[in-house]
Amino acid sequence: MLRRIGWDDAFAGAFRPYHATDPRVVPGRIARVDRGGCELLTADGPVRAGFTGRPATDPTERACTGDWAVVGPTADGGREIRALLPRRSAFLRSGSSKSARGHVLAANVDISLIAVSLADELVVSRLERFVALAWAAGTRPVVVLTKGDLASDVAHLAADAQAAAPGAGVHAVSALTGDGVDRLAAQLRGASTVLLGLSGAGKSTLANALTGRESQRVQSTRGRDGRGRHTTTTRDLLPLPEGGVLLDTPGLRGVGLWQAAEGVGATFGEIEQLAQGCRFGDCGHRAEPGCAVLAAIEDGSVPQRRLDSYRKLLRENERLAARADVLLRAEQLKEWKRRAAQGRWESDVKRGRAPGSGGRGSRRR
Ligand SMILES: Nc1nc2c(ncn2[C@@H]2O[C@H](COP(=O)(O)OP(=O)(O)OP(=O)(O)O)[C@@H](O)[C@H]2O)c(=O)[nH]1
Ligand SMILES: [Zn+2]
Repeated sequence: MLRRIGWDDAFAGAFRPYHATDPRVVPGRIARVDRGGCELLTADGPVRAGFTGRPATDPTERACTGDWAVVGPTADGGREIRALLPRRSAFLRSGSSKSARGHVLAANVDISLIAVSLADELVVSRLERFVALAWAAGTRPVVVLTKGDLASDVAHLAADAQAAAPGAGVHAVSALTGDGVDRLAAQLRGASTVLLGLSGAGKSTLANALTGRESQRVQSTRGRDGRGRHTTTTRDLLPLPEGGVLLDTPGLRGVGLWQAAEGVGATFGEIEQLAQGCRFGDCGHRAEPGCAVLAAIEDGSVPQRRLDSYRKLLRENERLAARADVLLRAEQLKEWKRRAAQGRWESDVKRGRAPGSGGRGSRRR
């Protein structure tokens, strides 16, 4: 059962020490996180478990859909999350104004399925962004061209998509007629897959075709409050009929390029390869003498458009990184102020001056 939802020897190895310490713990895969707890799939089916202790200050260390967790019993007959097993891959969202560090949107993903509608014009630069993001998250991109029934020259469009996504599989499907769905399903068998793509690209329709609607409704046992069984939808982690899971967390759909820097290299492999041959190590491929990239564009072996989107993606990443930097500094400053205040309070306590410490002076804080 666990293997069908992504469990393997490596996770089993990471889990062993926890089991050796307390044989009552079991592994579970997080299907959804909410306030105070989460739903997990375990060998015994879906369960609910609570978080104990304070949430990690670093949001990337907090539980998210796709995580493997160590689940143990509580004294009052409920269940609690004891630990998370180390992640294999993770999608991070760029920090909000509250926090500079990224929240994790999905963990332990093998394949990023990038949905592109054949009913709309192919925007190559956008596809490249998704591909870069997929690589950067530690996943393998697979492009799925949806709504095949609405396009006439599918082969041509598939070739364009393939050119924009070297190293990625490209599949055309129609959820309406069912064309290509089985072939795609075979590619995803046993893997943990996320669906990426613009709104309206056909992700939900495809998810239904791949999972069968039935699998979206599962029974969950309430452990903590003991209110018995209730029906819930594990919308975020959908088991596939032939093994493997589809992760479909809401935030993932509009995911940004937080961590795409590494992915740029993988997406634009041919440009980075050529750049090795440039005369200058820090060549910007603009007008430098001995630039191998410009030479390749001159002789037509690399389209100018590829270099343009490469530069654009790099610029965008720099902007994101700079913004993250500013936020991080602001957060560090806040933390430093908090500690300074704490230190002041503690020394006041020692001198018997802090409020509530029995001293006379009360200090405004
Ligand atoms: N003709 C045709 N229409 C499709 C196909 N797949 C999806 N559609 C239609 O495309 C529209 C958008 O599909 P969704 O599955 O909702 O798209 P989505 O990517 O999940 O969109 P969001 O939920 O906004 O992220 C719907 O009206 C679907 O009926 C297909 O294979 N063929
Ligand atoms: Zn160059």
